[in-house]
Amino acid sequence: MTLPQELLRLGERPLLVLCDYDGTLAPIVARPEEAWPEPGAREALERLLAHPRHCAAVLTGRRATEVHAFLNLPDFSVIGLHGMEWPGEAAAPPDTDAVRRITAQLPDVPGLRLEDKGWTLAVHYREVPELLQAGVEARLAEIALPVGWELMAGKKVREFRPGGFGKGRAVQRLARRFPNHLPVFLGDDVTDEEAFEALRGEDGLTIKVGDGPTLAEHQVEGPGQVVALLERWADLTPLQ
Ligand SMILES: O=P(O)(O)OC[C@H]1O[C@H](O[C@H]2O[C@H](CO)[C@@H](O)[C@H](O)[C@H]2O)[C@H](O)[C@@H](O)[C@@H]1O
Repeated sequence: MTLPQELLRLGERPLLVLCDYDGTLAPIVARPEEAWPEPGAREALERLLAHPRHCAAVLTGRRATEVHAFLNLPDFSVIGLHGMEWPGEAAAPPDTDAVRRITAQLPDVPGLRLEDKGWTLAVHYREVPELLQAGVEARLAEIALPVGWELMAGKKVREFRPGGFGKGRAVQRLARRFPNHLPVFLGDDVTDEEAFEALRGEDGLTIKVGDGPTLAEHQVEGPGQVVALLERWADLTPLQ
């Protein structure tokens, strides 16, 4: 896939570059703790961070501390837990009772991995035998949710989280905080579709990473092409 030319020529307004982490800045790997950034991603983000006009942030389903550990850019803004966790803001206390009630209903299947993030619970089934995966998806969909909670689908993962958050709301909040910037969101997964939809209403630019159906206007191949775009944008001097 060649890079869409119009994405290389953004030059009018300063950019607000918002990136998802897994699948966008880092290739998808079997073990979440081994999701190191794509070569060049850290350096490109560092250049955007130092840029006099552009702004950038990572918007992830992970805890922000995990992404910081991968990127080692302490001053970079990371919004974690699908928009529940904001830099400099105390998150509401986690509902540990809800997480406990969901955990108690999980099926006992070999290879199922729990990622308890405190505020949300991700259940990974990438390492469950292939033949059992559809059954696991169905069992997870049957779990009785605590009031106000929702189930989100992702790449070989189902995540239980409180409602009222999400990347759509998060990109909207950021776009409105930087009204003179062109908001750009890059993401690869189902949860990123909320952000693509929200940015349509904010006159933003949306880029899906990888193939598959999407609400995004543009598509790129994978994290390697994301790095190429970030490098290019870090070189731009906006006209406005
Ligand atoms: O919003 P993101 O930054 O993309 O985070 C979404 C989830 O990413 C992680 O899981 C995914 O990536 C793993 C590593 O490549 C992969 O093993 C897993 O199958 C994927 O679903 C992370 O573990 C989750 O907590 C995030 O919500």
